[in-house]
Amino acid sequence: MEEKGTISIHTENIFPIIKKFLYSDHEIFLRELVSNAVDASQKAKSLSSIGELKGDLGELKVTVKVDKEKKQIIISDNGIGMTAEEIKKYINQIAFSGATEFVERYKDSNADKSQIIGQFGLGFYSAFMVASTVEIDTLSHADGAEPAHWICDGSTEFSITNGTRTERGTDVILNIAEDSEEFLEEARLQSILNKYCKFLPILVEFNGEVINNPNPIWTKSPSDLTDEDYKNFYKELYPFSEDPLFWIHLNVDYPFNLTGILYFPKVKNEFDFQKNKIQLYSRQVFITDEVKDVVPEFLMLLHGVIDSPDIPLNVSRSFLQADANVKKINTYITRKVADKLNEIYKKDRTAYEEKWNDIGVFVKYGMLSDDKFYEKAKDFALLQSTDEKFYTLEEYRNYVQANQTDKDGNLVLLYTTDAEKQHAFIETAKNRNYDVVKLDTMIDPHFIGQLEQKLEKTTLKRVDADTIDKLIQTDAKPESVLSEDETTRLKELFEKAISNQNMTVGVEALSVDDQPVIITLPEFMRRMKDINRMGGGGGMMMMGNLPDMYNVTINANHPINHRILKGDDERGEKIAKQAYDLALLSQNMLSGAALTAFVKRSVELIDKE
Ligand SMILES: Nc1ncnc2c1ncn2[C@@H]1O[C@H](COP(=O)(O)OP(=O)(O)OP(=O)(O)O)[C@@H](O)[C@H]1O
Repeated sequence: MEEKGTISIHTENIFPIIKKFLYSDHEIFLRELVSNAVDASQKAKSLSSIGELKGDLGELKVTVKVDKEKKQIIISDNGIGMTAEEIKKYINQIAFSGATEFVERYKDSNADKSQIIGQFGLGFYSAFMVASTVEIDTLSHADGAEPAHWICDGSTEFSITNGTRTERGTDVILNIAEDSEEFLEEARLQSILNKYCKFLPILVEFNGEVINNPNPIWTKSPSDLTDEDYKNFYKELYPFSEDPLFWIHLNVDYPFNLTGILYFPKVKNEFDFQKNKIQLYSRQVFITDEVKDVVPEFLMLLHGVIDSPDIPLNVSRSFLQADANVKKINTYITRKVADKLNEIYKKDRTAYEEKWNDIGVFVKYGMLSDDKFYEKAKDFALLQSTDEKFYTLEEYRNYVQANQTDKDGNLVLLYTTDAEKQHAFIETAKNRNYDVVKLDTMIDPHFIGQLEQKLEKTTLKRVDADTIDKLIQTDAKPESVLSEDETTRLKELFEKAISNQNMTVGVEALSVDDQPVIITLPEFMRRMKDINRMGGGGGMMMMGNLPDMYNVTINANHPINHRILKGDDERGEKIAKQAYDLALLSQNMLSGAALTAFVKRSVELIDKE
């Protein structure tokens, strides 16, 4: 047996659901109704341009008024208006969009339809989220049209009567429900209008004042704009902020439609980053500032606006993620940003270097999160040496190649995370004619890992991760002047003096110019801890809880260590302790009782001289 049929929907049951759950945010009603009014005005403009709307078009304007006494909000326009027939068709039939029909009907004419906002035929009903009854007072532009009045209390029943309106256009009158009286506050309305309607293409007036800029610069051609225009617009979006570093004007119409301006903000410090600063618009109507799926994660730190009618708006997040247009938009934005950075780098290297401290984090973040971006950015990502010089990755490798290749043919890049604290180690490296780069931002531990993966036969080592001869192992190694017995005795003396199981003591033949005692935290150990601290690492979680295990290297060739061996054990141990404390001190690792004891011992030693 087979039976086919149509599932029936009881409007009485569905209607309250639409009203309640269509939009999570009740304030959206104003955006929807003002957008409808703007649509009606745009349609009037289009029809007038093809001669279908006779007479004077006048100044097109949407007015929002609030009447606290009557508990009403009134949205008025002088757009195309509606006949009673049209109200029945467009308003009474939910999900039948007059906007779609308009675009369909005039698709072959020259009338401009690109500006029509509506598409679902649902927006009007958002009025019932805040109003107990809604009225429409309207007069169509059509020749001989009669004014019409529609009223509905949110049930499925309505009534249409003759209206009183004498001028073309529509008033939508909301009789605000008791639980929504907050919307009768002028300040509240003002802020909603500011949020959603600030750049609508038709003038919007509230309390006698125009609240919008109908021609925001992202709708204009870049060739008509000056740097000042871009900066002023930035100020309009984010009052009180510093000038942006630079900007990118987005403009595509195939395979999707998108315009906008993205700004690189000036970032004072790493904690200053503010996400959710990009505003998403659809045909100049503000939609959201949560652009997470539209903009690649690493570009969320940018500021500005993106306007695209091709981003699905009234649908769920998961749909947004799967949307093909959204993916294309993502790729496009990434490419544009890479191209812009490359352009600035090529055009004015000095200016680019000056900006590096502000943009470096974006670039590194991008290289880490997007392989395509890495491929482009590897040519303009910079390394800054401790001498304040900038190099591209390629330039830097060439620069240090001859000096810093170890005996196995690996290139060792030395870096510091804190040029002040690691000063002694940097000096030692420089004495060997090695170079040290600064990698001191929060993203650098990850960036270092990436460079090692991507760059051939290259490792990066923090300058204080070991003694310099071990960091870059060459064949030329200083000989030890100590006998085996002397080496063992020296090691024992130091172990006794230090007596700390987190310190692994070893005697090494270093240069006479190196320090007598050097304390280092092995690269692997430190990296694991760094990554752990930043919340990554997964299975390496354990590492975070381990105490730091340091290596203490005793320089077999340093005269002080020879003096330690000469005297009796007690004196030797005392000098050993002193030398060890000095090494701790040079790394800011001496404090509390240990520091007090050191100072006391120093005074005694000087006294004896
Ligand atoms: N102020 C108005 N002037 C003239 N016609 C209007 C006005 N407001 C609504 N309409 C008509 O009613 C139709 C339905 O409006 P509604 O807001 O429900 O849907 P929409 O604007 O087509 O799409 P969306 O759901 O995306 O807003 C509109 O398409 C339009 O034809």
